Amino acid sequence: MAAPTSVVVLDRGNNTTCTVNLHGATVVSWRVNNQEQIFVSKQSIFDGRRPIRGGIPFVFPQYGSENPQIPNHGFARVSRWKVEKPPEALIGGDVEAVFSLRDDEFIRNNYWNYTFRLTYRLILREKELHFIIAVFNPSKEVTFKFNLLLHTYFKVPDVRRCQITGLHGCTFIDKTRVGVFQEGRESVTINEWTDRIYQNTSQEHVITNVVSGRKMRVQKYNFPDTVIWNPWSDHAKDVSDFGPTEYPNMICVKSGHVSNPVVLLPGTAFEASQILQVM
Ligand SMILES: O=P(O)(O)OC[C@H]1O[C@@H](O)[C@H](O)[C@@H](O)[C@@H]1O
Repeated sequence: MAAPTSVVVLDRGNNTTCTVNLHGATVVSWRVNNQEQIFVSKQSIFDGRRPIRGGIPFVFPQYGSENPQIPNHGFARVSRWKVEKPPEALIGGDVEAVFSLRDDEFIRNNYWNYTFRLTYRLILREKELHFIIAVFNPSKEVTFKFNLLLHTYFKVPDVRRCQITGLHGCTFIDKTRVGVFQEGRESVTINEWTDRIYQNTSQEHVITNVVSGRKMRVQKYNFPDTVIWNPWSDHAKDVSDFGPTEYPNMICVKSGHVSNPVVLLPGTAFEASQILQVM
């Protein structure tokens, strides 16, 4: 029997909270003045085994399924993380919590035979959520490679009304058509099944018409790629734990390091971060 899932809540007051499920250290809720910003499918199954459908799954060490020994989108989103530092108020009222994942015998024997340390620091501010990630390779001899991505599902009233900036001129790998193309639009809208890895994107994206008609700013550091995904009606049925009519209410805009792997030499660390801000 898999361990039941449990959550950690960062509470900044004023109905501003962030809830993290230790299964995958998945952010499953981010409320700003009681307004939920994150989509989680009504059909998501919280059994401590399957990935959570929605929220912000932590994709590591692979994006997709290139290595069949590792689960699709990696094992981090289906591993139980540790609370390294429980939620604590910082000077000024922001709240910080730190989560961690290390290799263990199960991970080394079944998925990935490397020694690693992952830390995931979250800071909840008035209208912002900060994500600070570090991957450390403690080995003295062995180099490893990985992909990392924050698979963010934003909650939106109608995905067709959202526009995404910061992609103009970027090349993208289109998984729906197979090929590499270049984005000609100043702002991108979605009106069909979309599954694209945009490369070398701007450090900042703005998504319009998220909840309450507001804008969401995404700032990212050391995440060269941005993946845009919505399965639409035609592919919703191929996605496990996802309702057939839920696709208009979510948009995935994901910061990641996926089109090229990170190569981490012994004794070194990789750091990346993301800031989400309700504008
Ligand atoms: O069902 P999963 O493993 O969570 O994956 C969902 C989707 O994740 C996206 O990142 C991929 O681009 C899609 O191709 C995939 O369908």
